[in-house]
Order: sequence, then C-alpha cells, then structure tokens
Amino acid sequence: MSGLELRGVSHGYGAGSRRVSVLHDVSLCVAPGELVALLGPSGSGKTTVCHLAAGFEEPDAGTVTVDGRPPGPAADWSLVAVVPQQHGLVVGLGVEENVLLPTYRSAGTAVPFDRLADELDLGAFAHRRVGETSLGEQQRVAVARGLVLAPRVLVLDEPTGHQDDERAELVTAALARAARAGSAVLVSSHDARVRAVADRVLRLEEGRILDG
Ligand SMILES: Nc1ncnc2c1ncn2[C@@H]1O[C@H](COP(=O)(O)OP(=O)(O)OP(=O)(O)O)[C@@H](O)[C@H]1O
Repeated sequence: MSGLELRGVSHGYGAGSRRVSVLHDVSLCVAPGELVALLGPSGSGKTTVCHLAAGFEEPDAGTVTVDGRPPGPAADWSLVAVVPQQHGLVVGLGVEENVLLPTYRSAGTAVPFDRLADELDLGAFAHRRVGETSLGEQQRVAVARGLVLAPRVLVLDEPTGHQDDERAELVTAALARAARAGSAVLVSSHDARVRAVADRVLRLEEGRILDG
C-alpha cells in the first residue's frame, strides 16, 4: 500500500509496571491524494499517532509504513514531512532558512520559497529570524517547511491552532492543494475548517479509532 498506513498499532509511555497504554490496535490509512482529518478529545492519542507516523517513535506493536516502508527516525522529508504541534523550528535561523531546511538533506525538488510565502502570507516577516515572529507566524512557517518538498506523506498536528480565520483558510487551502497534487495528508485537528476540506474524518477516543 502506498501512502501512510498504520496496522494494529499499540503504543504507550513509561517503563515497566509504570508503562501506560495510549493507543490500542489502531489501524488507519491515508492514500496518496487524500486529506484525512483525525479528530478526538484532548489526551485521546492524536499526537502519539502523528509521532508514530512521522517515525519520531516506533510502535510497541503493529506496523507503521510510508509507501510500504517504516518511516525511520531521520526520514527524508520528501517521503514524510511533519508539522509538530510545537512547530520544531530553529528560532535563531531566518524564516526562509527554516522553510528550506528539509531541502539540505534531500535530493527532492523544492517548491520555490516565494510561492510558499505568498500562499501562506509569510511575506511581511520573511526577512526576520523565527525568534522574532509570533506563534501564528511560526506555525505558518512550519506548514511551509512541511510543504517545501511536496512530500509523499504530510503529517500535521493542530496546524491551525494559532491562526485567525483568514490565515486558517490559507493553511487549509494549502493542505487541500497538497493532497490534490498527490500527497497523503493526515491532519490532527479540532478545527471545523479542517474538517470542511477533509476527504475523510477519523475519530480517536481513548486510543481507539471509532470509525473510518
Ligand atoms: N511522553 C509521555 N509520557 C507519558 N505520557 C504521555 C506522554 N505523551 C503523551 N502522554 C499521554 O498519552 C495520552 C495521549 O497523549 P497525546 O498527546 O497523544 O493526546 P492528544 O489527543 O494529542 O491530546 P491533545 O489534543 O491534548 O494534544 C495522554 O494521556 C497523555 O497524557
């Protein structure tokens, strides 16, 4: 199966008798060209799913694959790119440098920075260091960095959480375009505007997928 696939995934945190199970037998897939929204209450395990999909962690049981292979801890971002909840930007570097970081270790073709800056309204602060920008601006920089290599799989954790209505529309439009261009896009979100552009909605409750 190409795209993103989680099969029978269980996962937890802690060690020994203190280990707490968070995900229970989770299976989901996101096909190339599809945008899937992952909804669920706080603590239901959405971020854990995103981290496993990104290869930040390996599941206790089950498999995670991107185009049929485990994503690995240092995946090429043309294969799987991530927008973490806390953005993961390098605050001492400039906006453009942050957006282009994935291109330094990938042979993939980059989307021009100016196009991403235009689509995500980065222009007014594109010349600044990330540490000199607002949280909402940083979030859009992280989205641009996720899009820069037109990845096979794009995983985003609450990517509109710091946006006003107008900018949230820019973000969701950019994600919908990425899916139309062939990326498999998984978005963890509570935002109705994300649901509105999703091809499918999955619900996670207490670490289990309810439907989809
Ligand atoms: N590093 C960790 N160590 C121990 N427990 C953790 C850790 N990370 C998450 N958890 C627990 O795992 C569960 C799922 O957390 P997760 O962050 O995946 O949920 P979420 O659905 O993304 O929540 P939110 O919507 O609040 O961001 C929660 O009960 C959380 O307390």
